[in-house]
Amino acid sequence: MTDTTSSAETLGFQTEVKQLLHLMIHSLYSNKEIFLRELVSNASDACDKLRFEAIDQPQLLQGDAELRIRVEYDKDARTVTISDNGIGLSRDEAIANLGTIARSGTKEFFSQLTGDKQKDAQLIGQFGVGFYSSFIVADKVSVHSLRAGLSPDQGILWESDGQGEFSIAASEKADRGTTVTLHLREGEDDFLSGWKLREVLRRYSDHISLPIEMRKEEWDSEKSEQVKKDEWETVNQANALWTRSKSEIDDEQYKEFYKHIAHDFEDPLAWTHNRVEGRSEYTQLLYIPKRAPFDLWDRDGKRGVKLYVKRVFIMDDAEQLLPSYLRFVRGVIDSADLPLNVSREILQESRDVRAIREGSTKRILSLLEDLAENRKDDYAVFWEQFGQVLKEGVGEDFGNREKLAKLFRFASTQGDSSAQTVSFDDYIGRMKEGQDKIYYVTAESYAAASNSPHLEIFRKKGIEVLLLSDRVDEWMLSHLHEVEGKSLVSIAKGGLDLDALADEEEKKHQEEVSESFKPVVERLKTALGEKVKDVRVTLRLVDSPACVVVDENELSPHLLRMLQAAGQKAPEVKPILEVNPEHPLLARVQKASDEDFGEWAAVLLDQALLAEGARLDEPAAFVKRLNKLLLAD
Ligand SMILES: Nc1ncnc2c1ncn2[C@@H]1O[C@H](COP(=O)(O)OP(=O)(O)OP(=O)(O)O)[C@@H](O)[C@H]1O
Repeated sequence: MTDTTSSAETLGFQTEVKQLLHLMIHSLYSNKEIFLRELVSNASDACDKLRFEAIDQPQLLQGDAELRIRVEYDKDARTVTISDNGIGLSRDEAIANLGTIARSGTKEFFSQLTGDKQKDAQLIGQFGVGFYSSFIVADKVSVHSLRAGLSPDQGILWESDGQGEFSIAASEKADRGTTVTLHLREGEDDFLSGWKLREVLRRYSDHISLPIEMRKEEWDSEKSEQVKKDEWETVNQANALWTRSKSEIDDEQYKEFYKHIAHDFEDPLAWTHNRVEGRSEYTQLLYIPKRAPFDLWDRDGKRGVKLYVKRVFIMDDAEQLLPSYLRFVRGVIDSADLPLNVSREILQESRDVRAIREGSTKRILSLLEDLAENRKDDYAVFWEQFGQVLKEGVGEDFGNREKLAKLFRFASTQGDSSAQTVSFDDYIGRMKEGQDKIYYVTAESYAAASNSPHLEIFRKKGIEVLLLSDRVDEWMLSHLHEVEGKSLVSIAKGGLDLDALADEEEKKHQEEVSESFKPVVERLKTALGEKVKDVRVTLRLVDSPACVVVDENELSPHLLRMLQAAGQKAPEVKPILEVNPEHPLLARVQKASDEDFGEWAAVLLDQALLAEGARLDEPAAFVKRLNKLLLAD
């Protein structure tokens, strides 16, 4: 025997682990049986990893190629044990994996906790509970493990009471793999029953493709109790769920499988399961989650689906199998064509992978179309969580642009809330007679967009305008110029051509006003000089005296500010000042003395910039001028 004490070491958990443990024990208590799902899930992952490593190093299997998971209980010792003959853990791996959380999004996760048990339980579930869930039912956990390829004396024993520290020691182990022993807390004796454990395993882990074995039990009428035999029996179906035909799988099984692969706590929103045959042969089981993960916007975050080749697990997060704008999709793709030793590099160039990516994208888009059409409430949930990611698609996936555009939803002047519910089809269906364009305005927030002075004439005429305020909108608009033959037009750019919507009388009136206002426009131009590109009369305003616009081909002020905030060099764009000749303030300006006119011009420009959302270069000068004019009679 190895001297276990000589290398025993006590180490502290990372602060986040301590926090997580504390939270989990207190928030997830009502859902305690999930520990079994988590430990079986880990055991199954460990077997998958071994099978994958053994493709190149068959000696790792050491004559024991029948991978399996075993669950046992011991009434006298009050323990439940989950063991596998998978990849195992070396000493370093145990310290790193069972003492820290090295996952992206950890910081965001902890910052979102509220102290409200129910809300936190949901957040923890989303974050992933994993191995640490053992401590919900156990006050001591031992992990005895031997990494595949190492000799028995390199086995390790990890132990902890979940309070803040764990110990790690050398401990001989004859066979490769991991045995997790839970010393149950008082009051958890429910789990010391073959019936109970089988029931939980069937409910949560039936889809696991490896056999989960338990000792056979028989009724002993003399003792009047169930008695365990030496023989093992398999308690789950033990075939990969996605290989079964759809008719053999019920919704609960689909949902449990999702929780297993996505490490999610909640049910998925929707899924699609297909076997594709033909030039390229593969099976796909893809899910849309209900909630965005913490790392959706994190560049290093997990993405993509699990890749299997002929049922052998190859890799997690195979990001090449789906475009990046579908990175929220979770699931499994099992290819019949790819070689077992496929690497990420090969995936990038493979024609088969391209076919899989196109096919899977098509499936997900159809699934979303179906949701949008037939399960509107679910689609609203989806859109709220993932709409911004989907919008990236118009730049990334040219071929599916029209399909994607149909799935988009926006806020608009038609409603009075920031909820994004209007589709392009809805908009087009409500277009006025003679209207051939889709109008929109972009701004930093919904409030800013819905208060834009540019909207005035549209409101007056009852023309709907889409109100765009997601960060990704400017990027989307730079790739999407028309939908169903109708061009997308910013109401804050260029000279608005509303002619088609004005009647003869209005047009005549407009021309007359513009003509008579020419001298004022010229004076404003001279007064403002280099600060503006141009000054002109506009008919787009109703209640505001002035607004600023940019030329059609120039970057919008909102986009410019975003670029600047991101530290990028943005070109200088001078605004065009448009004034409303019908506004009483302009009548005042018209009458101003030469001395005051310059001040009026500057105030008009500055307030138009403010209304548009800009920051003034000299805010104090603006206030000073305004006060001066307010006091003048
Ligand atoms: N039975 C096992 N055999 C080998 N390694 C294991 C086993 N159980 C856990 N591990 C290792 O410990 C790590 C941490 O497990 P844990 O369950 O906490 O998180 P996870 O499975 O990575 O993710 P999640 O929290 O989303 O479930 C695993 O990633 C794995 O490397």
